[in-house]
Amino acid sequence: MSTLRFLVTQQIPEPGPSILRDAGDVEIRSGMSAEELREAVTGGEYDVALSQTSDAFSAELLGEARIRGIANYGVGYNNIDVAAAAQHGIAVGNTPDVLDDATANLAVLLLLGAARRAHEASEFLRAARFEGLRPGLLVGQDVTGATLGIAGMGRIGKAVARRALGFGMTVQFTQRPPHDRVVSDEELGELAGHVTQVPWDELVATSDYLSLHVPLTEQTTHLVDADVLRRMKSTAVLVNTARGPVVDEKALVHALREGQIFAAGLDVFENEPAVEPGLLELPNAFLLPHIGSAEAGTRAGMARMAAENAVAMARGEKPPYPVEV
Ligand SMILES: NC(=O)C1=CN([C@@H]2O[C@H](COP(=O)(O)OP(=O)(O)OC[C@H]3O[C@@H](n4cnc5c(N)ncnc54)[C@H](O)[C@@H]3O)[C@@H](O)[C@H]2O)C=CC1
Ligand SMILES: O=CC(=O)O
Repeated sequence: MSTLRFLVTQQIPEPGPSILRDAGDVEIRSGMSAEELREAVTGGEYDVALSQTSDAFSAELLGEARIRGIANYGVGYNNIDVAAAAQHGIAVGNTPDVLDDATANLAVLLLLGAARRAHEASEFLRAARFEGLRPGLLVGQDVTGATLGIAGMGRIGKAVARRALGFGMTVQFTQRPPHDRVVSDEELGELAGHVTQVPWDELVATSDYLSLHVPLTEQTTHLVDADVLRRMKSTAVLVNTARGPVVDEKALVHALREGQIFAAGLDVFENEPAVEPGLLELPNAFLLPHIGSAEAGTRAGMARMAAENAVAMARGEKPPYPVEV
């Protein structure tokens, strides 16, 4: 049997590299341009690409690609045209479940931080402006007793809901905005009876906090646009750990600047790594550089899953964590 060959598009933590090296030859080529990625996957040198969620695999590229599989290091796979991959016999795998807690924890961090103005307070202190406790200093908003709206009650959405209930929040959700379908108690599991499903319009208008956990698809692109932002409470906080294009970033800048909503906590951006310049100037935008799953144990788990996917696909087997079309 010929040696299996793996292309890895960014250095990943152990046990990923060891699993791949035990199975074949590994080339780690961090920082490739789109053109270099194209050359690499069309050149016939590799069996499988272990990719990042920032590596774009368009239908055009997949039509030319000479690889058996793509093992995405992440759960979101909007960077891959999965229908085209299936059409060309290229398997796709991802890393679900293992990153739910880390990402949900980050969503809560953004929610609390934006509500309590943690980033502003930290900058204030570092700028040596702290002159003692003042009743009116950096007053924020409470979460206890407030209503959290969750868009996308999947794995991470549910993990956020469990945490929010612990903070004494009322939790409501919309499953497939804007096309609602009723979610059964069985699907909700331990959350059944503790969370309420509402239509998208109601979620937008009545939530004090709106947290996004939908995948990026055609239907969810600009799900939160100027119209939605206008219909949110002026005291509302928007949290996005899903994907940047789910929010119209220009409209968000306008809404934050005009006080249409109170604040936003964002881990993802429309044109990463670029950030809409207006956002950087706004004190009511709490911004993080896409670190939802950036926790050591989580990243090691993702590395193991992605590597196991890659090895199986290189051998022509079904990956253990497949993306089903
Ligand atoms: N900031 C970060 O570092 C991270 C971001 N993510 C993002 O979070 C997203 C959610 O992850 P999971 O909870 O694991 O996904 P999931 O598939 O378990 O949940 C997504 C939910 O959104 C619902 N949904 C809403 N609108 C939909 C539509 N138009 N089409 C299809 N489904 C729709 C689905 O029914 C599902 O319940 C990922 O796709 C990814 O983009 C995930 C991990 C880390
Ligand atoms: O954005 C990260 C992911 O796992 O998806």
